[in-house]
Amino acid sequence: KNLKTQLAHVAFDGPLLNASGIHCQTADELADLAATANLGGIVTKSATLLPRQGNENPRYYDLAYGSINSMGLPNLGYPFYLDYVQKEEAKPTILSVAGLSADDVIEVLRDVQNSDYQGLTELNLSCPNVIGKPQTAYDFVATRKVLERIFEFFTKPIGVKLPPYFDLVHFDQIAAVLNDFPLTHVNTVNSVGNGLVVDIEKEQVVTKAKGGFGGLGGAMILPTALANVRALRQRLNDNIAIIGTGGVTTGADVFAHILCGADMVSVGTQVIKEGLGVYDRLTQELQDIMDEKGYTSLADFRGKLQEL
Ligand SMILES: O=C(O)c1[nH]c(=O)[nH]c(=O)c1I
Repeated sequence: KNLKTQLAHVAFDGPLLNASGIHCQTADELADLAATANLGGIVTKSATLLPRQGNENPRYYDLAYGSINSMGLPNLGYPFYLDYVQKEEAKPTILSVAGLSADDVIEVLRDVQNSDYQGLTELNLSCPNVIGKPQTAYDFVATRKVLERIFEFFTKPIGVKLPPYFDLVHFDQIAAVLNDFPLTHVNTVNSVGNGLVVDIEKEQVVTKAKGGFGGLGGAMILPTALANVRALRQRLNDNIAIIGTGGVTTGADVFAHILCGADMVSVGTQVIKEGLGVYDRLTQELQDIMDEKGYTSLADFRGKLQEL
């Protein structure tokens, strides 16, 4: 079965990635990913100019139907990840970058541009959990401005991580911005921002920062994730690839993301629930579905969701 896929100049043996933030913050976690079968590539935790502790605990809470997180962008600082991705040989990598300001982002990306790194980069425009900071990609003017500044000097392959949108006009507006830039890919969706989980036993919220408001992931966000993959595939230039992220718990969900147009698929919450063995299960389930339907490659069904 041919599960190979391509993102810009980078060939992946399979379509599955870890969602940025999941098991990808430390050297040990990244080494685990490098050794994980059926994981096509590695995405780093979003890296900032300076190291960050992140928000106070509790900052992650598991639910039957998904998860809520308010991590607060904890990371070792971009030099660690930029060094790591230049040394990683086992699997292709995507260096995720975030910033507390556009200036911070520019400073980090200048170093990436001037480094020997030849892999993929992804600008996270959608972290919902940094206290006092907006999800940049909900501001279409600010998004255009930061991309204009980046492409004045950045010539390496770069994509963006988007928050979920919930209005067809917003899909039109973000696509109109992104189509003006030579992006390699869009990664959609980040967590559904600022949800709230309530423990009625204790009559309390379940995460500490921001009064318990946090990003939602897992099974409950699958329909939102599929809608964003589909809507952006319908609107983005063909040369902008799509990484579908959000709500994947089965091979059928991977199939659905690809049917909606995803070139690759990330798995987040389910890795925390099930461990890195989840990639074996999802790959087997996807191959079984492809067998049943007589498909021999992902291109056989990618983007071919039918309307009624
Ligand atoms: O709280 C986080 O660290 C975080 N959490 C998310 O759910 N998405 C993000 O992009 C980030 I940077």
